[in-house]
Amino acid sequence: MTTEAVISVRDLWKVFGHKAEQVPRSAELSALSRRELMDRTGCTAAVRDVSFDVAPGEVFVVMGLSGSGKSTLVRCLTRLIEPTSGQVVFEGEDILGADKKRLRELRRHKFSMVFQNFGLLPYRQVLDNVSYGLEIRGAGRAERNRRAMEVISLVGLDGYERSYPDQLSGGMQQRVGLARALAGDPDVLYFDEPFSALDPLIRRDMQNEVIRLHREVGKTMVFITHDLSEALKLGDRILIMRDGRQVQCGTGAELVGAPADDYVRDFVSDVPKANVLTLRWIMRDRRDGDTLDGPELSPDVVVRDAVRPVLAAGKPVKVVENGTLVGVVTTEEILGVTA
Ligand SMILES: Nc1ncnc2c1ncn2[C@@H]1O[C@H](COP(=O)(O)OP(=O)(O)OP(=O)(O)O)[C@@H](O)[C@H]1O
Repeated sequence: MTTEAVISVRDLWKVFGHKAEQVPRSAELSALSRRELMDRTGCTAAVRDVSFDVAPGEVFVVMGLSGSGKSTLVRCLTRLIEPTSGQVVFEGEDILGADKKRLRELRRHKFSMVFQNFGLLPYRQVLDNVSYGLEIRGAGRAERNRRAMEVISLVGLDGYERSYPDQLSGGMQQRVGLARALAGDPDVLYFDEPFSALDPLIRRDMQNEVIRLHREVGKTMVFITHDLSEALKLGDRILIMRDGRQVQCGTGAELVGAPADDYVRDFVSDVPKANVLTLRWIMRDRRDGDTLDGPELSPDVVVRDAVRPVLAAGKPVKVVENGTLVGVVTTEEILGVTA
């Protein structure tokens, strides 16, 4: 996976404090809990030995409670924060070795960030906020206005290009933030809790907006949230962090179906399983006596969508992948998840 990953993170540490560099190097110090490390050295280990890959076009969510290290981790990926040790390989290039000039190029052309507080310039109209990055790159006015209008339209803000940020609602301001991030056609979009400050209904709209945009533009996205339902809704895969460490990285179904430990189990305990698990997770082996002349479904069908066909069949439903029978599902397995 490493060669084709867009982002490949290995053994990444970020320690704040005077003796920061010593911590990852010392087996003794790196094994301490955050609290113990703070007491012994005065250092905070915000990110501890994290490794993962992000695939092209993936929506990769980093989730954890406040203080778990999400923001620090994602800021290390663009070097807004300097990692203490480890590797961050972006499209095959170790960006921890990039000099200032290269870093500036990467930030202008390859990544964009969307922040919780929108980060808009208050004295610039929407059009000029969106085209700001293009202006810095040196694009001419006609070219940057053309591109800005294109992305303003993409995020549903047609007609607002001459408005100022304070004339717009929070949701609309965040759409401007999204348009600005898309304007430079980056390879990766980083979202740092972009919707946390929005009302629940607007927040839901914006989540749907991200899903729609992802479908339309297919960009790789790294999305931070502390909200599990947001993570499950948006993420192809989710990395769960706790006290700076990664606890589990997997699809929503993997987190719910096979939690790595009690912490994750507890975290996902309220998730409606039928909405997340697929038939792969609940199917059983075929048994002698199963009548297999009924309908068939793919193992990737979500249980919720299989309830009707399975109950209607009144006999075992075949679960078939690439022409091969991989299991069967009956009312019993369905009820085991939905009841
Ligand atoms: N500049 C800093 N100096 C010292 N400690 C820091 C610094 N930035 C973050 N920390 C500490 O690192 C830990 C992780 O913080 P971080 O902001 O990454 O967590 P988070 O999961 O993003 O939390 P939140 O959702 O509240 O932003 C926290 O204990 C925090 O206090």
